[in-house]
Amino acid sequence: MQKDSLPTILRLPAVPGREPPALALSGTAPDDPPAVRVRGLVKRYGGRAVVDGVDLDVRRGEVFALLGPNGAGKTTTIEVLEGVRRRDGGAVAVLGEDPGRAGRAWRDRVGVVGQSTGVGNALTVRETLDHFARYHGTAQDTGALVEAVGLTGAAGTRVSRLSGGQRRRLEVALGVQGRPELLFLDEPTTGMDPVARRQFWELVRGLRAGGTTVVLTTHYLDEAAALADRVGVLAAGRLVDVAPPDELGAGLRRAATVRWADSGGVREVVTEEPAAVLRDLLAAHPAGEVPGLTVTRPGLEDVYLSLVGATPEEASR
Ligand SMILES: Nc1ncnc2c1ncn2[C@@H]1O[C@H](COP(=O)(O)OP(=O)(O)OP(=O)(O)O)[C@@H](O)[C@H]1O
Repeated sequence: MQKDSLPTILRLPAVPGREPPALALSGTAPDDPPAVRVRGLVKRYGGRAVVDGVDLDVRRGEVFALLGPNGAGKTTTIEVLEGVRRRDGGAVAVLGEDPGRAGRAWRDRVGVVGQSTGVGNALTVRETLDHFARYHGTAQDTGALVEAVGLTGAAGTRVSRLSGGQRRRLEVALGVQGRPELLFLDEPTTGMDPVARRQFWELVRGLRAGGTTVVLTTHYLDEAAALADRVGVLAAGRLVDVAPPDELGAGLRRAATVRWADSGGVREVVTEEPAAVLRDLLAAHPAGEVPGLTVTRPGLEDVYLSLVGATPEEASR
């Protein structure tokens, strides 16, 4: 895929009669209604709440990533927002409408890339896009779309012959075909190789720069850090934190770990005031050298694991 070709999707002509989507965050007035507003969302299966009172706002023009372990409720939440799953409680507004009741016009404003969209195998990439174009009032031109997702070389290839990563690109193309104001991506890069993932990130950045709001779920912390303006962490159906990636778990990040070695082995102190610990250590080592001294603060992965209540050993299982 040509990286240079990715922003093409942003330059597609505006649709007559439809306002272009809000121009990214900088052009969004602070009091604009959010793209997504969720209050007290509850979803139960067999009496068990798998989404348990979630409150969430997604601002217009932002990329919002939902992180969380398997079974945390990410897909359930996103499917309620997409209008394909009923909720048992709470209020939800997506682009100002209740997705459980919204009609065709609303659906046209929303793009969905699910975990598996079941694209048929018999048609080529181009034929598939042409086929689905009929379902949109104002579909993007197939050629431009194919180029934008980096499938130009595979436009004439049957879907059955695409690699997993190429198929995912086609699914993304189908998700943005109707020029959505809001795009939902459920684990979009699962199965992509590292190069394809990074190319996909460029595509999402391009969409964001063009004003599309993106809500995605992912298991990759680096993906959330690279793409998201804000991250929400779900654990056991509850939203345990929402913040920009580098501010997630602010309270947890304040604590630094000071380690050093002495005759008894490796010592460790977790403190919010590492400078004071260092002063004491230096005072105890008049020669100025504290053996094995390190000062570390938790990174995104440490913070995430603390938020979801997992130990690193559990997480690596
Ligand atoms: N149709 C269903 N019937 C019963 N339980 C379900 C159904 N769909 C989901 N669940 C349960 O709801 C919980 C949340 O599932 P969900 O798919 O939303 O999690 P997730 O965070 O997206 O997980 P993953 O990262 O594995 O995709 C899980 O315990 C799952 O087993």
